[in-house]
Amino acid sequence: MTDPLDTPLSKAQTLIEALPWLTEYSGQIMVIKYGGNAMTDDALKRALAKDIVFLRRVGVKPVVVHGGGPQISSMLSRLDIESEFRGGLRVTTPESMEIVRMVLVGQVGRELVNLINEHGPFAVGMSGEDGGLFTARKRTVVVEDEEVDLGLVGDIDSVDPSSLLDLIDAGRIPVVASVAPDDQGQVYNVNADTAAAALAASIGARRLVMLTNVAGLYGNYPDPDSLIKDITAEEARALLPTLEAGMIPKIEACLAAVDGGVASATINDGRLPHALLLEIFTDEGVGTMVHR
Ligand SMILES: Nc1ncnc2c1ncn2[C@@H]1O[C@H](COP(=O)(O)OP(=O)(O)O)[C@@H](O)[C@H]1O
Ligand SMILES: CC(=O)N[C@@H](CCC(=O)OP(=O)(O)O)C(=O)O
Repeated sequence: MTDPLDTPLSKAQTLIEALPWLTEYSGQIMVIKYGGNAMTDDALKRALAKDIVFLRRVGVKPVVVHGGGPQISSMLSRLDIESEFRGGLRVTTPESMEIVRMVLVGQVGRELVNLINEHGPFAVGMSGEDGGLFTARKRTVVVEDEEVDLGLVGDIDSVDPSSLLDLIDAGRIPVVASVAPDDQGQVYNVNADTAAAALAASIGARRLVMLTNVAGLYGNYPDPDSLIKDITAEEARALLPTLEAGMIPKIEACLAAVDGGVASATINDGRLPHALLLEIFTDEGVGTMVHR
């Protein structure tokens, strides 16, 4: 039997549904945060690379900020170094900082650059160290009312996007790793959600899309019926104290982006092939949208 969604007419309808969004987003910067948990297999990574090149080809200006938490943990464990997280952030010693930088910049970033560049010479990898993109300052977290020292974990102190904007103006797709130096040259491990939000706000991005390994934000995690499709910044702020682990930096980042002028930040399931295109170019979207 023919799939009712696979007729020439339904294909045309899908394309036509994208028309208002193509018009709205043409010429706009979009920051796509690609979480390490969503990099589950090669086919998915290739599908995402295609989506990003699709955006670029229809006149959107994509910027990729990638994570790589599970990839860092796996390299640390190969080296017999344990991973410890507090408040969703990795406790980072000088020794593990070397591994964080090596894996994010030298492994995960390189792989994404190469996958995008199978479609043309678009992607250029950079870290917060390149062109003075980010400066960092030491960050602590409060866990159960106590301030916890996380070692070399940083927050973004300032963003100088000039080198990244030069790349965009030249038609390139920056692929950014979230390590950043302080003003003394000490390099810090910055959560990739945090870096993506700071960057999105500083370059006036229209949207921030966070690709992760859940369908979105659950009001009552992991109850599948509690998926939230749409939430205001105020409502999300109220939910923050009830959230756990990785969702804390993610919602904080959505709020930082929206407070910083980005019209909306979404959390999407990066395990769903082409989640990025479905989020951007369909009326319904597919994840959780945080907006003003
Ligand atoms: N309320 C919630 N809704 C959705 N996910 C949640 C929630 N609370 C905690 N989580 C966890 O947050 C994880 C996503 O964060 P994280 O693992 O840091 O992803 P990434 O590597 O993509 O940044 C989910 O896999 C889920 O286990
Ligand atoms: C401070 C801190 O936790 N940094 C993260 C940086 C990578 C990251 O954020 O990766 P995901 O997006 O895949 O989680 C880490 O070391 O795991």
